[in-house]
Amino acid sequence: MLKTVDRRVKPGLSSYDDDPQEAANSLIPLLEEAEGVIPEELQPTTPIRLGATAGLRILGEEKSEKILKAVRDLFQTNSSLEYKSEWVTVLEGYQEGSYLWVAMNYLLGNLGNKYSDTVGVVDLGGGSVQMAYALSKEAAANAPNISIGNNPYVTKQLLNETNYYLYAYSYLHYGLFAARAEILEAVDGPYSYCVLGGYAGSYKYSGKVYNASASPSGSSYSKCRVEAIKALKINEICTYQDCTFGGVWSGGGGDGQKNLYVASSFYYTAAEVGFIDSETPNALVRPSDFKKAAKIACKSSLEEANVTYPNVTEDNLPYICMDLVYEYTLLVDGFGLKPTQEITLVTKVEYGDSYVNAAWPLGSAIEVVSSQSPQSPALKSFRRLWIQ
Ligand SMILES: Nc1nc2c(ncn2[C@@H]2O[C@H](COP(=O)(O)OP(=O)(O)OP(=O)(O)O)[C@@H](O)[C@H]2O)c(=O)[nH]1
Ligand SMILES: [Ca+2]
Repeated sequence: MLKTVDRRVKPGLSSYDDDPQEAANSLIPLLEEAEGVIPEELQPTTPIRLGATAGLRILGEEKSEKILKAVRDLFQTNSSLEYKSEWVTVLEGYQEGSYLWVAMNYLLGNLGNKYSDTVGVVDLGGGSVQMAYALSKEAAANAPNISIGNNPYVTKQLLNETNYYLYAYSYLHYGLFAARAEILEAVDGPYSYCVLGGYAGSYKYSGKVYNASASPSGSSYSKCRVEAIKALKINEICTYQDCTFGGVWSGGGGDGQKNLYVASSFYYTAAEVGFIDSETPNALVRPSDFKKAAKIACKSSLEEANVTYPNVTEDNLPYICMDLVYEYTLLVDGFGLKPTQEITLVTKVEYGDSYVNAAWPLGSAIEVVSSQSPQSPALKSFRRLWIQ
């Protein structure tokens, strides 16, 4: 049984942008927890890897490299696990999307099925949003080679003795928190119709401060939709047969995308606003549910929202209209889903007698374990440590 330790510490590495040592030290509880579940004798042959994602990509090369160097030093000096410097990296966006696809289909028992019997994934992070799904061999043969940012659109993966042609793309700056900055930055004029009435603050993201004053008449669903569509650059020129947004190739859709599992912030917002039960680890919804919830939220003042949404944290509350409108716009105008298409919001998947976090590190662990030689002790223990 592949055992992974899945724990989180907040805030993420990118929050320590001016203090690399603090960033590395923030991982110590994770390191200790992981070493606590791996038998002593297996620790020298159990690889430890760190994958940074959009938060560090947005921070830029210089600051992120300083943080990664501090993490490498920590792993080298304070850990008894197998360490290589190249295992501490900023993941490529397409890797982050592909790893979640592998993790989700592994947990659902789909690896080995034909491509049309796998699920597609959407992962709304803080800094980026990823989409990944399997293509037919023919569709893959006609894929554009390289995407904007020099990542491949399609990679070939051999999983459970089955070849998959995996479309994966990561939209940097379109994770939930980064998108708020995009929307606020794209606003003409002194306020945003996406911010709840009564809020006159500012929004901080990745070291920058944005004016987040609400309009005197408060937020408006229809006007916020206009702002979100503008921020998504929906009408960017498309040089392919079919694009999602920002001129990105859509992958062409198909049977590998018909069943979509939608993770991270999509789930958190729906659970905290209450249109899904936060006790259930996954729920069948439609994009139109985000629209319905957005219309209610965008009619609220900050004061009213404080009462209506007890599970939304204070720092997220002024943006609850914005987040719901953005999530609906991303699904329908961005990814081209029908408002009535059923999708599965997911945070965990039942696997054996437990629930496992549906997150990309498991996909990367599967890649490492399947690349190990059959004799490797780490493979025998199947114990993996992954810190995201
Ligand atoms: N509302 C809410 N947000 C959460 C929760 N857990 C994590 N988040 C936030 O949701 C965002 C997306 O989650 P993750 O994908 O884990 O975040 P991340 O990996 O730092 O984001 P990227 O680097 O863009 O991938 C993060 O910015 C988290 O701060 C939660 O329980 N509720
Ligand atoms: Ca993430």
